[in-house]
Amino acid sequence: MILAHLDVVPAPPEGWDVPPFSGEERDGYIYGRGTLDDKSCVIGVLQALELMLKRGYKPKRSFYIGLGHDEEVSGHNGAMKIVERLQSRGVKLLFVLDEGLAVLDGVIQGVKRPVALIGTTEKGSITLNLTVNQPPGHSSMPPEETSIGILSAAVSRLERNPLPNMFGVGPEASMFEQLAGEFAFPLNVMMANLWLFSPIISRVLERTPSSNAIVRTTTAITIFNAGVKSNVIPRMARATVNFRIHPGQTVTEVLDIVRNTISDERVEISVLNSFDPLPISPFDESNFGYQTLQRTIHSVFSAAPVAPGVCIGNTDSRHFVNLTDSIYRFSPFKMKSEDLSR
Ligand SMILES: CCCCCCCC/C=C\CCCCCCCC(=O)NCC(=O)O
Repeated sequence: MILAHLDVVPAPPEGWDVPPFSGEERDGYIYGRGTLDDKSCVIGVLQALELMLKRGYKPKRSFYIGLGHDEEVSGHNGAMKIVERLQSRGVKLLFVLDEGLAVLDGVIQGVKRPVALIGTTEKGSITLNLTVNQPPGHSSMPPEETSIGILSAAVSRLERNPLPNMFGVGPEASMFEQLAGEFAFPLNVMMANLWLFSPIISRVLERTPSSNAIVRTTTAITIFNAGVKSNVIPRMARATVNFRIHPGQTVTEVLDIVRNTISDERVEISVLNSFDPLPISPFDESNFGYQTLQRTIHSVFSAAPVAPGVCIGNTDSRHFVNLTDSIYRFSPFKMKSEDLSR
């Protein structure tokens, strides 16, 4: 089964080089909200189908295409409904392919050639609301601590105390072992001997946001709200924090660490949504899905070695775990380091 999704995250008008929904082409790139995530996959699938139909292609086995419309808000009415329908028909899938990792060109420090990473698992996630309620008042007679001050201190503690570096505990180590030959000396020797060098490598990886995301559960403060008037001390301050959970940890473990880090009973912690990291899909030589994908990637991006990786973002494919044990996350395009912030 091949998945992609049509929806995009909101596009506030400011900060764009071109209008976000123009789909304008400039210097060989298409600009607009969702070009990478995930219109390119949608269009790729549809164009491939059109071409196959035109050529009268007869596939050897049947396959499904699933195009969701609400992946960015958890896929409740898209991917989850597709799964319900397939389950009601007793369908089992050989493998699922969804968006995810890509051909990384210059993204992994020390690797010169582009490398294709197939996401064989994806991180878990937990989103928390942190709320502080304190008596409101007039700004002319402020108390020692306000709801805003207490909440700011709590989120600051979370930022200053990241969750532990878990490099070596999860499947990301297999990626470096498989790519060891792509690094120059002495990194090639270090990557091939992680049993000895993982403490050093883990410290290097945590210096850059994209590689830090693969060695630990990340903490991102994404919404912060309080106050309506400059001379009024508000009763309530609220922040939303999203954690992406490393495959070596669980929702429960992360929640325990967060409670200990905040360590302030005035900060009420409520869970908005959560799920554990996804199971690791097989990537051995006998696995049909992984090998098919690897062969196809080789035929399109000939120079790119292929390795399994951890998908740091979440995808609709996570809803398919009861239909198959083989879920792969790969978007068929090249990604350079400057593209990561796009
Ligand atoms: C050693 C360095 C490894 C760096 C790995 C970083 C590679 C980044 C490549 C692709 C980004 C992954 C995006 C996955 C799709 C995310 C889809 C999405 O936005 N889903 C919603 C969500 O996660 O909130």
